[in-house]
Amino acid sequence: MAIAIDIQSVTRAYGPIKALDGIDLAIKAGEFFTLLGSSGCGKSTLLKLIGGFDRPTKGRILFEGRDVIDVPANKRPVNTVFQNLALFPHMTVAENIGYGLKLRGLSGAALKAKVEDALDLVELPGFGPRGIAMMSGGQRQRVALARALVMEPGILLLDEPLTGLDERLRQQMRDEFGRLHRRTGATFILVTHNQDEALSLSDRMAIMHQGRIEQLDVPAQFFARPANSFVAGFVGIDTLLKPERIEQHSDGLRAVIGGQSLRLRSPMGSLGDDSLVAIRPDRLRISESLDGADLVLTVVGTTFRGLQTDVHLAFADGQSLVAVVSSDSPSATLAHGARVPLSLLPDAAMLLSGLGMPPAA
Ligand SMILES: Nc1ncnc2c1ncn2[C@@H]1O[C@H](COP(=O)(O)OP(=O)(O)OP(=O)(O)O)[C@@H](O)[C@H]1O
Repeated sequence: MAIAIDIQSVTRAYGPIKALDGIDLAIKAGEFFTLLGSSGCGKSTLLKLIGGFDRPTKGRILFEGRDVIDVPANKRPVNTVFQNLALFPHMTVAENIGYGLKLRGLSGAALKAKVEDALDLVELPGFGPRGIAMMSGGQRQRVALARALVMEPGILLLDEPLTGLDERLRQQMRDEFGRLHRRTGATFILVTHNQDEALSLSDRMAIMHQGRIEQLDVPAQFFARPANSFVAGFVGIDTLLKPERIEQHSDGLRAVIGGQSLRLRSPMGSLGDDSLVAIRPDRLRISESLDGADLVLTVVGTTFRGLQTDVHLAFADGQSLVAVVSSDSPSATLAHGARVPLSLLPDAAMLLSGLGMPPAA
């Protein structure tokens, strides 16, 4: 796939604060790309630079090989759907959607046809004459989307477009983004702090932290090969244990935690003294007997979560992990203090460099 947007060594500083700190990123034409990160990580700043609403302090931004730093926002092949929508409240739905096309000189039947196509695309046929004030929150989101799509941009920027919607609408709109992406073939760049949104929609995504990209990958790789403890925590692998020591055995690395030894998947890159052992909850099994168990831990609590129950299990040193079991299994009602044998599926435990944990969402 051709590279649509090439971001080279981009830094954006506000005085001493580096909102972006040496970002290198190539976004492919036609892909659904997501910038994921918690508040203040720099994702909106990066989107603004791509849209042409701001300039980098250092570095270059190329669109299809052409430097666009001096190209103003309205001359870029980009449309943006902002979090705060910025619809004109005194105009009808159709006037809002047709506004940009009118500025381009379109009028009459041609304008009307384009607006109607856009309304069909976001599944609001016939809503053109309605006032914006008469539309629900989710319908307004779709109008904002239609207004951007009607311009047929090669690149669509979506800045937290689902914030403020209830769960049902979020899911509906999320499906809509996926469908529109397939139908339009445009490059979509989504900014979000919601990992479900990112995972379900993205061809590739970048997790950002303090102005840097911690990992850039296809979604599945963030679970299979998280780059560090920050990334692991961000995608929900939130059991991170501090090992007493790491030992090299003939069959690979092992970590010693609370006096027990765990087999580790070989780590990526170099690791320091701050390395942590991440445990994937989906790769733990509570086993039938103590014979042949990889670990024996003590139940310190259970949390009912509907179809599944979290069983909290502690090591002798007080560190704990979570095993997820079906709520109708006997393990879901294990008594506090029970000794539980666990088996670890391959790659259940991995050694990661310790960047700490992300703040709670
Ligand atoms: N105009 C500005 N002046 C000074 N600092 C700024 C400005 N804009 C952003 N920053 C700082 O740059 C950093 C990144 O901000 P940015 O808005 O890109 O974060 P974000 O990841 O989009 O966060 P959020 O999800 O809260 O919008 C923050 O520390 C922020 O305080």
